[in-house]
Amino acid sequence: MTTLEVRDLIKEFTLRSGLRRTRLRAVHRVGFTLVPGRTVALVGASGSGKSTVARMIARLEKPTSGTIAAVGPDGARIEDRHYRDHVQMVFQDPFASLNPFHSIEHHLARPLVLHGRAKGREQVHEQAARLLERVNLPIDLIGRRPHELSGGQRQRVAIARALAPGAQVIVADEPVSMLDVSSRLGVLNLLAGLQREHDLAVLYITHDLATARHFSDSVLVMNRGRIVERGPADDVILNPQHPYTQSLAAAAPNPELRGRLRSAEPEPQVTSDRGHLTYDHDARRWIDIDTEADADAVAV
Ligand SMILES: Nc1ncnc2c1ncn2[C@@H]1O[C@H](COP(=O)(O)OP(=O)(O)OP(=O)(O)O)[C@@H](O)[C@H]1O
Repeated sequence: MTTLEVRDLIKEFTLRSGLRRTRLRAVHRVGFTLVPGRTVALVGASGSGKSTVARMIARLEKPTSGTIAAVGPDGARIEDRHYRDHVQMVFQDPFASLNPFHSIEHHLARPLVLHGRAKGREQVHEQAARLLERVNLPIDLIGRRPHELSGGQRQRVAIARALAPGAQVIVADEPVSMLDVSSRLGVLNLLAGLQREHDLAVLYITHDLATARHFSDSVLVMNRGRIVERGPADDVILNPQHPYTQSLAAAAPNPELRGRLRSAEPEPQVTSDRGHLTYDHDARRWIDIDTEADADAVAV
């Protein structure tokens, strides 16, 4: 299984205003490791540098200095040309990340072929169908185009596409912030289920402390480009030590979380801000209290 090692990452942007040039340090000496079977949440307010870290991991931006390395089980660094076989992204906007002119099958076939996971029409079709199954989408969506799908369904296709190369490290940058409230928990539960099933290493980037706590093992808190606090999710979010984390928690829109912060006593189950859902910590899933159905079934 693959591990992702991020060391001493710095990113500076040059800002030009007329003849003046200034340097903005968006990321300052950030380091962490993603390991199989664990989800790390990267939280922080808008502008703290989270997406810049994600974009560097996705190789869409070059670090000013520092390293990002995918490391195989033998401890050897994975070669650059194979990096994307191992590390994949799920972006915030499922509308922008899928091409409106291509079918769902095309979106899945491309990475399958490019990364050598399937050959020939039949095998590609079969694997694409299997990917749809893995993200709980009906197979008959395979010939549809993105505009025929809901936002939640599109994000599931984006997750299937990230899994297509056989990636073991998934970076999800605000994967549900653009979705209807009703689809969010379903998509987060799907990611959590896939993470467990395939022992994935996941970086979950969000400004939402409640879901960071529920869907992650540990949390990194970022402010002005720096990691200011890190630790197990419950410790960091229920008992924040750094004033910045305390201010983020105090501003959390979820009254349950704010109440919990005051009492700082974790309970095995908590009611989410949607009222009728509850989080089962042992199963690591949201459940509808009235029907006891998995939130995946009620919130797709
Ligand atoms: N290409 C760029 N050129 C110049 N400045 C940039 C660029 N990309 C990001 N920045 C700046 O870097 C800082 C960090 O931005 P970043 O998007 O990483 O923050 P963020 O925490 O992801 O915020 P959000 O949650 O709003 O996406 C911000 O001040 C932003 O304006």
